[in-house]
Amino acid sequence: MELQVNDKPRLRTNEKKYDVCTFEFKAVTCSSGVSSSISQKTDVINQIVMPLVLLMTMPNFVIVLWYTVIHCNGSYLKMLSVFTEKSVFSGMSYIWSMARSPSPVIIWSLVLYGVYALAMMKLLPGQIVFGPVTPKGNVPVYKDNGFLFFVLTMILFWTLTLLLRPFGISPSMYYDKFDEMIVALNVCSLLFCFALYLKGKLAPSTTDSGSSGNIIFDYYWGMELYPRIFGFDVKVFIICRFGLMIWALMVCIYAVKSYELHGFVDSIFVSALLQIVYLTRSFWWEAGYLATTDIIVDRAGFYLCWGCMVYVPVLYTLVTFYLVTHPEHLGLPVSAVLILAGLLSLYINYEADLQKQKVRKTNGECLIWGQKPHIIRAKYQLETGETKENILLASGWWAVSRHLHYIPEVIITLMWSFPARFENLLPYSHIFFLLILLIHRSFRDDLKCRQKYGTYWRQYCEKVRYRIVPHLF
Ligand SMILES: NC(=O)C1=CN([C@@H]2O[C@H](COP(=O)(O)OP(=O)(O)OC[C@H]3O[C@@H](n4cnc5c(N)ncnc54)[C@H](OP(=O)(O)O)[C@@H]3O)[C@@H](O)[C@H]2O)C=CC1
Ligand SMILES: CC(C)CCC[C@@H](C)[C@H]1CC[C@H]2C3=CC=C4C[C@@H](O)CC[C@]4(C)[C@H]3CC[C@]12C
Repeated sequence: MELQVNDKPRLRTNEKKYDVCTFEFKAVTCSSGVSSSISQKTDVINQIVMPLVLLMTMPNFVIVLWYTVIHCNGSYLKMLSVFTEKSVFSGMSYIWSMARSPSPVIIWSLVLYGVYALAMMKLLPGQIVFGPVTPKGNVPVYKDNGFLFFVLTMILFWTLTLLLRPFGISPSMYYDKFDEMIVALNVCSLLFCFALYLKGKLAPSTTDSGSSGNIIFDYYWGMELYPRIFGFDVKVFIICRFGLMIWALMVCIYAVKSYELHGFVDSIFVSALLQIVYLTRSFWWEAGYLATTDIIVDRAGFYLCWGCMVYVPVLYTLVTFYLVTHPEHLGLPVSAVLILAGLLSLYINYEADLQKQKVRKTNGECLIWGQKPHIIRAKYQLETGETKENILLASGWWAVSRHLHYIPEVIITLMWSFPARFENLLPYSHIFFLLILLIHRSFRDDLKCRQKYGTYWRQYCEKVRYRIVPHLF
């Protein structure tokens, strides 16, 4: 998707400091007072300690995951012995020494993939869609061609795989060289985040940018909400065209590798199938994704960019990577239950996303589960002082809990992880981190909405009392 914004920066970003807790919107009817009640201590933890911890640990964590699968047979206990026998520091340098530097084939593959994905963003046809108005009053414009890109890339992948097979060339080499890929992606993404930091400081693309006044947080969180480089929207490229597409391709690559080693195995088939269906839905819904937290709140920094260039390709594909060396025979009944439960969860998650979209698109003039929906017309203010209105839906899934759709998200992830059975904890790493991410996200989103909509949000919370799990949380 291509982004254009209807404004040009009036200020150099380093002249403008923003408060990282306010999300830059104002409620019209009341001020929640939340940001003022957040103690300085919490600010230091959120803006310095946590970013530093994540910056230092996460790039190491992904190589530890690779090492655990390849050298410890998927056992965290065995991997931990490296650290108990040596110190943490020498254990870590030992693990890094086991990973190879990227070979030319890996570097060229990544470069060519990047060029291809960028070219397709411009060349593939797509409808023009508008993103939500930003706190500075800009309206992002996108070209909705993500689904076409996904289908085209999948067709190209399988065609090349079949055509090159007689010549002994197989995509499974990317499984064998995954350590090289992790090293290359880590280095590229850390440098890229630095380039984004400099760009945000020196040449921001839009007025939705600025510094928090803290260099660590600026690198971690990013400076710009909608950076563009040579006309390309960085966030859409990194999240959707890189992170999600590499996730899909890696899952297919692992399935090919497993087929070469063991022939057809139902466990990897079930896991891969559910992930590919999930990703097909994600690309289909790409225009809807543009109204979510990642796009409207989160800036382009380490969190999103390293996250989608490294964390997603490694952690989100981990269970399939593990299944290559741990084939399991599930049998038809278990496979069918996992697939059906996964598809049902995906449908509920999708329906919840659609309900929210539909009610806003029709200005409340629609039916939700066959009935006229309960809606709250919530007013809020842009930084420019202009007053706007959004509909908060309090019917359908949005009446059950405020983030009910996170439950099916977790269930489908469980359904594609269960094929690994229970010999090791490692295949459940993704679900563990997803739970933390979603719980943290539910608090973050509630805070954002409370600050944006004030009493209107409180009205919604009174009607829909539970955050995620009805009667529990
Ligand atoms: N696999 C993964 O790693 C993850 C997947 N996801 C998935 O991505 C999708 C998007 O999730 P996410 O961005 O977290 O959140 P939501 O789709 O819940 O979007 C949050 C925004 O929706 C608006 N909103 C909130 N409540 C209502 C309501 N009652 N009626 C109307 N609008 C409302 C608010 O934005 P506004 O300012 O417009 O009012 C809020 O900020 C989900 O399907 C989720 O499961 C999410 C996180 C991680
Ligand atoms: C630095 C890390 C500790 C954390 C990085 C987190 C990000 C990589 C992820 C945060 C939110 C994630 C996503 C949100 C919603 C999505 C829609 C869904 O349809 C597909 C997946 C995804 C794009 C997902 C991808 C990873 C995150 C951006």
